[in-house]
Amino acid sequence: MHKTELRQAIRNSKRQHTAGELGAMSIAAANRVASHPRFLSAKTVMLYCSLADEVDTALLMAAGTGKTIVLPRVTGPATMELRLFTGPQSLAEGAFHIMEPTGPAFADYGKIDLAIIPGMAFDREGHRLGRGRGYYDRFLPLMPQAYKIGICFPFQLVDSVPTEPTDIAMDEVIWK
Ligand SMILES: Nc1nc2c(c(=O)[nH]1)N(C=O)[C@@H](CNc1ccc(C(=O)N[C@@H](CCC(=O)O)C(=O)O)cc1)CN2
Ligand SMILES: Nc1ncnc2c1ncn2[C@@H]1O[C@H](COP(=O)(O)OP(=O)(O)OP(=O)(O)O)[C@@H](O)[C@H]1O
Repeated sequence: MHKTELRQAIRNSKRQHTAGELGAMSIAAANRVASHPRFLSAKTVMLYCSLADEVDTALLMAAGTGKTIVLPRVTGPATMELRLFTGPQSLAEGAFHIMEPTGPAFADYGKIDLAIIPGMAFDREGHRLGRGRGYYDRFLPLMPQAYKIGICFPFQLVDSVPTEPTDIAMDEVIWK
């Protein structure tokens, strides 16, 4: 299946689940991450602020108290930056209606131990299908040392994600 068709198929599967079901699946996946040795040992974690159709990261932000948590902020049609997460009151709605950090900029990419990454679909080899703008594909090469965990709902784990040379693979995918 090509990228566009796969994105559409995933959107259709999402619609077959209630918000309550997605919430329960989010809690399962987030708990798995929160108890992961890489999360427990990480000092600096890149998270994302979830949209309604993504695995909810609120639990991870809470579990990350005591760690340095950084979040992406869209700065242009293909560019992002990172800012420190300094608490829920430091978030403001940004591009694509995503809640984004207003805290201090963070450019110490080499310090990021773990990156938790959303996607439309993943396969077991760690290939990722994003929302189709290449934000993460351009950004992740800045932090080659970071352990990359893709996180998704069970129906977003597919047999095979079509790949391009610029796609950055995950080290691990957590889907339940
Ligand atoms: N929570 C979250 N934050 C993120 C991402 C993400 O996928 N999820 N991104 C990962 O890249 C970056 C933002 N990229 C995004 C790209 C497209 C859409 C989006 O809503 N696209 C619509 C199509 C609307 C349009 O084309 O204007 C869609 O998918 O339905 C959202 C975020 C950075 N922050
Ligand atoms: N490192 C890169 N440099 C330049 N262009 C890139 C790079 N990575 C991806 N692109 C381009 O960006 C566009 C979107 O790529 P792709 O479909 O892989 O995005 P995605 O991973 O689904 O999106 P996102 O990361 O925003 O969730 C494609 O045209 C791709 O060729």
